[in-house]
Amino acid sequence: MAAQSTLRQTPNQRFSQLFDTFYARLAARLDAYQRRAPLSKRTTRLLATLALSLTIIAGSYGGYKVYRRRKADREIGHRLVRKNSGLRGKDGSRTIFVPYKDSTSKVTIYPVKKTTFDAHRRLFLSSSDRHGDRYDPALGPPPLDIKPGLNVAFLHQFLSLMSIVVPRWRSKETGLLCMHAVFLLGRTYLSLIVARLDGEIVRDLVAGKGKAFLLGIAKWLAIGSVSSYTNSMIKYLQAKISIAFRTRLTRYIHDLYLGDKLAYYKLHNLDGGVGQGADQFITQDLTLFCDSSAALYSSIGKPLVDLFTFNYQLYHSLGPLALTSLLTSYFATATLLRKLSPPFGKLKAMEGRKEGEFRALHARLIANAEEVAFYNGGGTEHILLDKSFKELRTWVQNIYKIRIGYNILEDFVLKYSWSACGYIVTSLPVFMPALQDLTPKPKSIIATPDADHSQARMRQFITNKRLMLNLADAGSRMMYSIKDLSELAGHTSRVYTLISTLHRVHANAYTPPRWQHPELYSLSDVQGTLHRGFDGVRLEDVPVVAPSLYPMGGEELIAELSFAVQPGDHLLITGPNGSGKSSLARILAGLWPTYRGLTSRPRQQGQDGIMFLPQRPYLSPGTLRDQIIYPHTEVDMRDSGRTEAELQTVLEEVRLGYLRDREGGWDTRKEWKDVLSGGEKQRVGISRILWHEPRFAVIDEGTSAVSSDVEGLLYERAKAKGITLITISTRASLRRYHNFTLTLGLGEEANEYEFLRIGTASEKASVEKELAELREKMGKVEGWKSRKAEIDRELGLMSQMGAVGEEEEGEVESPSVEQGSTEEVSADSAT
Ligand SMILES: Nc1ncnc2c1ncn2[C@@H]1O[C@H](COP(=O)(O)OP(=O)(O)OP(=O)(O)O)[C@@H](O)[C@H]1O
Repeated sequence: MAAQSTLRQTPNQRFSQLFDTFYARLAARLDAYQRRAPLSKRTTRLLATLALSLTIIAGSYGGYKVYRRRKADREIGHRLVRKNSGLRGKDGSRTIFVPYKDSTSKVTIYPVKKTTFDAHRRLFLSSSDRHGDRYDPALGPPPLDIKPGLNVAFLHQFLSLMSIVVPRWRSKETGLLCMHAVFLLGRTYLSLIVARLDGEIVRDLVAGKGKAFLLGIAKWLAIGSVSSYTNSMIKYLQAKISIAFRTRLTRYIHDLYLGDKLAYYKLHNLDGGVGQGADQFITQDLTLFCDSSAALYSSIGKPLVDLFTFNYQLYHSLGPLALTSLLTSYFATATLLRKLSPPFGKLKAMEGRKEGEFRALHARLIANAEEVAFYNGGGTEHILLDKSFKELRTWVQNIYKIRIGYNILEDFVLKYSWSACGYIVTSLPVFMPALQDLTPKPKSIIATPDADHSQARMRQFITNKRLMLNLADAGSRMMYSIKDLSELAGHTSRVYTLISTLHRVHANAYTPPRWQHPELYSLSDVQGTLHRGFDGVRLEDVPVVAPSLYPMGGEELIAELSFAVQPGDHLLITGPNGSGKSSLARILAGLWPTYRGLTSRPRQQGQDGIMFLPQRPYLSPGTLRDQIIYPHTEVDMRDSGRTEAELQTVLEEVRLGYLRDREGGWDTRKEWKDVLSGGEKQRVGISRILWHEPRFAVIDEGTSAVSSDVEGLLYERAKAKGITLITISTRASLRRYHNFTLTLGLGEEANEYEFLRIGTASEKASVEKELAELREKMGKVEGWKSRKAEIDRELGLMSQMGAVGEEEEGEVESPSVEQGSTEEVSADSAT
């Protein structure tokens, strides 16, 4: 058995057992040695010097090693920052270097585990058939449309967010919160000492005890310095907690938002649960939530501790009756304030939304500045922005107006009525001696002789007064924090909504409401399958549907589409504008759902898989190298062992060989979307395909701005690399590079399609049919021309008749016309 249990031990346990045994043996040996031959003073000194020297040497060596490591880190950091790159750990972590002062700071980011997201779903995903204000916590998470306020839903939302920011007891955040608590308790303790010292100083002053008075002042200053340190530490730790919370939440949200479930696309285009502005949620709302939840800990925690401590102290000096009356008055006023408090949570949440809308308009203008400038559309944008700002301003002003009345009441109750109550309670034993028996006499008063009696009473009064002021202060801070709490409810609701919506997108949790049919082609009516892992591209009876935001149903463009592309079958997808060509690409890429039927495509995206080149060229922020290897990063490039010489070859293949020298090297960073011309941007797009060498490439109008000779070269180059092309274009000239055509938008209602092999009899027949239709139309041209001439003639006659009629009318109104024309002339001459 024993042998078995040793076998089951972990290496750690075995090591510690071994260590214990050797340590015990060494200690016994030393003990015996010392007893046998006690060490002389000289030997002891020698041994101590040796130990010290060894410690110094080991310490210096350790320090040197740390210095070397830091230096190496700095050098790597500089190099990687220049290349816009990082390091990847074996455990999936990423190490990035951020410029900091003149050096760099190393940050290691560990991805959130998938199981964490699964576990959190039960906290964030509510069933969709519960709406409105009523919320039963037994039924799970609250619905997203519940009004923010101080209720059970808020408690659930707040605790759910807390489980993200403080994931375990041993996390860094727990340490910070504990330290913060220690300093808060320390501050309360210091307040108690200050209250007592205050009484003593006044007592000594009145009694004329100079020495004791000076000693009191010295103590006061000493405590003051400790208090100042405590106060600044509380503020510092609060800021640290806020930043720690923000880091956790931001990383968590980024992992959900930017993962392979394409939440960054689906959130705005399909779900719509957070409107248009996830950016506002992630930046401002998150910061406000973290700031106010970190402040809440001190704004509620500290007054709470104060309330208990000061109440306890007052109980000892004033007795139960006085304390009960004090507390009753506090409780009554607190209830009154709570009842009269406006819904700050809801108001704050709405303010956040309006801020987001205003910010989104500005962001949109920046993104489309060139287009707006070409149209000279500043005026219209101005009106839109002014309108949005006015809405925001009106809302904020309303909040301030609502606050005035509440602030007056709050100020009066908390600052003045509570202190008055305190004075009355302390004076009761003085003015109503009958009550004196109910209040215990402090020991200091009982023990002192008659001469010192009044001094002791004064000291007691001053101490009590300070305690009471502190108590009122703690109570008022408690009440103020109820308002903070309501505002926190608003921020919490915003952040919770974002994370819930992200979880909904992530888990594709669009269950139809119970007892109801989902709307046709809504997100809860997805019955098709997207199969990843097929060596080709295939659609079987898939409807092409332009989706609407959840829970509405989408619009059907093509009822059922079926075709298949095998490797080497280059396909050209054509059709009129708006017929659904790009929509098809979106379905293939998995951006839009396969509502019915089966969509099959390769598993991987990129190398040996499928790659999509969107209609609008996208250039990422980063170096020139990053533009070509996108969506890979420099780390991926290094990992795959590819070189910059290959990069140059690819650029030459797309006729951009000059780019590296023109822009100043691969590490140059610029706003590439402004630097490159339209054709250059599209060629950079093609260079990405040539770099990644996927098996299938879907190119949506990817060469529309490229001259046709270069276009041909690009196509031939891609085909030579073994890439099967699926081109979406209206350019007939591209047919020669493809084997198949898929024409959409045919038929009376533009919802039919035709899939043909180029060069076959049926394809020729189809082209000839098109030609015949064109010829027929051309034959009618002469007839249309003569009809047009006839209509022109008739219109001419009608306008002549109209002019005669106007002249007649003009004669009657001639004075005003004359006046108008003189004004125009004078205005013209003035300009
Ligand atoms: N995100 C979207 N949400 C809803 N409807 C959309 C969305 N994008 C496009 N549509 C609609 O789907 C229809 C097809 O659009 P699609 O972009 O597929 O056309 P297309 O054939 O590629 O046209 P073009 O030749 O102009 O690029 C259009 O009527 C368009 O209004």
